Amino acid sequence: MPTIDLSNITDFVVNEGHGVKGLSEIGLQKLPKQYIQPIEERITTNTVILDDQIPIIDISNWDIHNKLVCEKICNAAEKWGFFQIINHDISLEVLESVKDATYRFFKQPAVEKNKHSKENSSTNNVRYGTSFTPKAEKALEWKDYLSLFYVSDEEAAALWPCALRDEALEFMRNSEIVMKKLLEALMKGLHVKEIDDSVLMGSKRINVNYYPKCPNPELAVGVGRHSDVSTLTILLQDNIGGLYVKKMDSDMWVHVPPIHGALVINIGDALQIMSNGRYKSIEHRVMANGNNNRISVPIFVNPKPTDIIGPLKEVLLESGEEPIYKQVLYSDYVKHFFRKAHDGKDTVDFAKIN
Ligand SMILES: COc1cc(/C=C/C(=O)SCCNC(=O)CCNC(=O)[C@H](O)C(C)(C)COP(=O)(O)OP(=O)(O)OC[C@H]2O[C@@H](n3cnc4c(N)ncnc43)[C@H](O)[C@@H]2OP(=O)(O)O)ccc1O
Ligand SMILES: O=C(O)CCC(=O)C(=O)O
Ligand SMILES: [Fe+2]
Repeated sequence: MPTIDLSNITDFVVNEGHGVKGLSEIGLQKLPKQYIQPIEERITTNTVILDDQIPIIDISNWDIHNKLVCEKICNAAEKWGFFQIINHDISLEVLESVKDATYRFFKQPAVEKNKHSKENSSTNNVRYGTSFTPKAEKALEWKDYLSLFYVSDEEAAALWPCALRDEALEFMRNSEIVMKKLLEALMKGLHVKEIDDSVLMGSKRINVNYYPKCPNPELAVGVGRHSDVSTLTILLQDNIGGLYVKKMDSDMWVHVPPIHGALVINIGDALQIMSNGRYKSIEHRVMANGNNNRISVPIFVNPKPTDIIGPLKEVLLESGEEPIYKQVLYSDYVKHFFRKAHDGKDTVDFAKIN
């Protein structure tokens, strides 16, 4: 076990690449002050609704002509921005393998993982880090991550860490079919008949998140409240729990209970913008856990960085609405997201017509 100078926790966690996993494994009894969240950002039981939850949609044997399933998906996207899918055809073996590979990556020594930090990585497409954007945050988040931007199988073979490369690619390949079907249903709900797949899913990013056991979970957050900047996100979580979703038009949160074999789907800002606000990109956050380590694996399906996104013309024609969002270059939108801390301000306001 390394001995660390507690006066320089940020250096140990962020710069030396030990992450919060390294901190947790030292056996700290008390949460360092850098991780203490302001009261309004902590997750407390009095803001949690216990008798409600996001829809669970069975998509077994489903195709685009199955009106009922399409309606359930579109309704969930409008009312919750979040749902879980079960019986989706991605095998348990693929899901278990990517979880095992996530543990394998994070188990490596800090020097190995830190080869992929922003400072050391030879590419922007592979990034190991901790918290969200440590330089901009007032309080750090209790989470380490590896983020992999997909360009091609060849690039992944050359650049992605071998501890999890094959399993991450396999999970991405399998989820592609599910994503296509979900987007097809969502476009049908908007009366959009023809749309180039690449506008909706031209780029993909897979993250693996590690939330170690935390000494004072009530004072910390795993991930602060945010909405994703993707078109859609497909998230695999383990059996620990801790993901909370904001209930629409309220200040209350609902827990997303882990369901063995299920995947959590959420609408991201890009689809909220393209649907002119009909589908909702909802705030969510992750609670730190005092007893267990937790992992999750989101795949963010996005437009291409070079795409200009805005409300789709079919949506405006069909509804007769005025656009509430302007046309934005997707990479400008994403850079705005990554440069600010999770501060509770809607990222999507960046694209709003004033
Ligand atoms: C990490 O914890 C997270 C992550 C999330 C993620 C939620 C999502 O919805 S991710 C989906 C993101 N969309 C894409 O990946 C779309 C395509 N990609 C791009 O458009 C570009 O790759 C880019 C992200 C805009 C980066 O473009 P580039 O021109 O190379 O610009 P940079 O200068 O490298 O980056 C700008 C700025 O962002 C920071 N940053 C970039 N990538 C990441 C990353 N993967 N993780 C963290 N931060 C990143 C980068 O450091 C720059 O900041 P500076 O301060 O250094 O200027 C949700 C919740 C989480 O907790
Ligand atoms: O870990 C989770 O359950 C959610 C993570 C998340 O929201 C994200 O990475 O964008
Ligand atoms: Fe998220």
